[in-house]
Amino acid sequence: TMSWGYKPNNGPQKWVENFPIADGVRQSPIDIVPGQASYDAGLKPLDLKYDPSTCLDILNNGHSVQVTFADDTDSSRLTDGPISGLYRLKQFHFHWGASDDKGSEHTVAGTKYPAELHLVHWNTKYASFSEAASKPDGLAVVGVFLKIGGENPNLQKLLKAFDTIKSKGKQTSFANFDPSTLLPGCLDYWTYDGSLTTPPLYESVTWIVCKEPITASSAQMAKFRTLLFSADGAAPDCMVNNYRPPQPLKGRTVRASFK
Ligand SMILES: CCOC(=O)CCc1ccc(S(N)(=O)=O)cc1
Ligand SMILES: [Zn+2]
Repeated sequence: TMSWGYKPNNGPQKWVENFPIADGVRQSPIDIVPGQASYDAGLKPLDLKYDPSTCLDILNNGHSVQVTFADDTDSSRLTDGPISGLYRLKQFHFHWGASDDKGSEHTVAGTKYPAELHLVHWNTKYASFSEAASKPDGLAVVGVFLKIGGENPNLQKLLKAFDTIKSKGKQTSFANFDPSTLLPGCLDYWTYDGSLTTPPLYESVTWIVCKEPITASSAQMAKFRTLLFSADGAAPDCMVNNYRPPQPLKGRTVRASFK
């Protein structure tokens, strides 16, 4: 049997067949409507501290490009913001389109960005990422939109590794990368209770979506599109449009950390 993907025969409209929570009450992504978000003065600023020496490798997992971190200590972590306690960074990855007019998972008043970065953190009240991944307060994912602009030199370090991980299952060592170089200058955010945006779609994510995008050049976006969903030797299948569309809000409130 074919595993899940982003094509008409295995994509987001079909996921509910094997993952019924796809029709759940707190699914992600969503369309964020700024005028309907509630400013919450009690929300703290995000406190993100990352240690570049925890960066391990970069991987094509057949769905996205992912950079994985050592999470056996608290040295790369998220605290404050909308969360309680301390969440460790496990990995970051991206979602993007076949063209610059689409690719993000969250949208802002219907606007799609060309890509979206997800920094995935797990709650250290649990013993591991895997244990946390299915708990209602298990994960916190920081989302950062990419918009087309000048070349982003920090993104360039990642893109240089893409030629060696073109196909599914390829990975290579990737050291001393500081993910905070991919954060926008302003860390104003929207937050809401949601889910993983890919199977298993667990409703375990406190979403923290930054209002300010970072930039990537159109050429840098084109580099993402040279990656393949397919494994070495299989018919080449371009890794593009690896995004789930917005899901029903189902009564949830989106809070804003800013006025
Ligand atoms: C333990 C099994 O669960 C996993 O491996 C989930 C991996 C996973 C992590 C993050 C996301 S996202 N796009 O919502 O940031 C999706 C899937
Ligand atoms: Zn993601």
